[in-house]
Amino acid sequence: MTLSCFELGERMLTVVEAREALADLVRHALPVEPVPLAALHGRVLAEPVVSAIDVPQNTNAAMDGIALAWPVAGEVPSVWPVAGEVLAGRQRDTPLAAGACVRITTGAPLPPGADTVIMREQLVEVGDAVRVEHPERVRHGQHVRQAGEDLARGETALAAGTRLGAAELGLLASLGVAGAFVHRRPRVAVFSTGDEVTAPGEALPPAGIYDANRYTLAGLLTEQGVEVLDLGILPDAHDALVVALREAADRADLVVSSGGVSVGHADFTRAALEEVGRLAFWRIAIRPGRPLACGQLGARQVPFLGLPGNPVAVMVTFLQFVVPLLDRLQGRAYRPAPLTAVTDETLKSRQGRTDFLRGIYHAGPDGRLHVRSTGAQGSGILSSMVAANCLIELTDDREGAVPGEAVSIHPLHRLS
Ligand SMILES: Nc1nc2c(c(=O)[nH]1)N[C@H]1C(S)=C(S)[C@@H](COP(=O)(O)OP(=O)(O)OC[C@H]3O[C@@H](n4cnc5c(N)ncnc54)[C@H](O)[C@@H]3O)O[C@H]1N2
Ligand code: MOO
Repeated sequence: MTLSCFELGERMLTVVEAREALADLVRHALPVEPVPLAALHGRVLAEPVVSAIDVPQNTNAAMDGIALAWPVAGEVPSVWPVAGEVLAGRQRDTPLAAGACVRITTGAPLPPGADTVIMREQLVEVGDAVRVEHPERVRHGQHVRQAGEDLARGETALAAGTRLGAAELGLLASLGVAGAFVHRRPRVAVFSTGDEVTAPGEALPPAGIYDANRYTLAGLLTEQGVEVLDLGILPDAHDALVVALREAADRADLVVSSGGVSVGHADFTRAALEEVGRLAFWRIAIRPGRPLACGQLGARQVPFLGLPGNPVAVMVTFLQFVVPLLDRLQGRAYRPAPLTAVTDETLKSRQGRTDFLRGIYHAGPDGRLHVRSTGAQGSGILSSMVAANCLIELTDDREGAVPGEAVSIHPLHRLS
């Protein structure tokens, strides 16, 4: 096996180098399965969806009113005899006689010959006819939705690799698609390590700390549409650890842990991981999140990522390194979508290292996005993460930023 992942040694890696090397851990996307429309939310398309119909199917009225063939030249009549009625769900095949109109409701197909719709509010009833109040305001072709204007038959509606959200589900349904081929949902095992780490609900020992990371990770994974296998807090007992890791390697597509990865960290976790798989310990030029372990576990060579223990480092390294692996497992490209904002304050970072600061961005009166940090940036301080709506990325080529300078921000997808 020529995994660059294991050959990078002790050198400090850039974020991009680390991400590229980690990609080797996932060789194949997960298998493809057919899933019914109602269960597709959050899933990733394994193949493109091509429209089998025109959407809309017919050229139809966008307003309740009358449909008629508007004379392109010559005298425009203001009174139009009503020759019939077309309701939504019905169709009139008889062509419209010149100078006549039909009553029509929104969504009903235009009869042959008709090309223009006038809304009811602009009409006055005169016996079996209607009078158009301001014929000079009518535009030829107005209030008509053309067949296929949303999607034409044979057109690719959604590309392979698309994650299906609310809009995509509506689009699939509008094509009459009752199900699609998607990648199996990734199954990700998570566990916490560390003697001090205590489960919420238990009494906190004098030197203890409550287990924040497993819940943060489960939340982040759920947001990514992943099935979470919670392995709990693994004990510092070699044999129990090996059993838990073997089980994870059997059942999961990816194993993610937190804690116990810093340089010289001599603990049971590392020994057990090395017994179950092949591991590399890295230092990455990123803050927070410098130490990281990676490798493969068990006979199935399940990718493993050991994130650092500090809670904010967990969130930042998840977004930088776990999300791209989840994308690969689901056959899609990693697509970070940073925005540009003007910093309102001095931001500190160091050249040669990518810094992620917790920030708050907002639209300024100048029409541009502005950002400031949420304050204390220690990598254990979760309250400044809770206050943040973005991460500010200061890449390794820059030394901080001064007020007025443009910086990259990554909006955080927060429930609100
Ligand atoms: N000599 C060095 N020491 C450290 C380095 C280094 O490069 N050289 N890096 C520092 C950085 S940066 C980080 S980040 C941490 C990462 O260390 P570990 O991954 O080994 O993590 P731990 O030591 O286990 O924990 C760090 C910190 O986080 C707390 N923690 C751990 N797990 C949880 C959890 N599930 N929920 C909440 N908090 C957790 C733990 O109590 C520690 O306070 O190493 C530095 N040291
Ligand atoms: O990389 Mo460690 O991230 O922050 O404290």
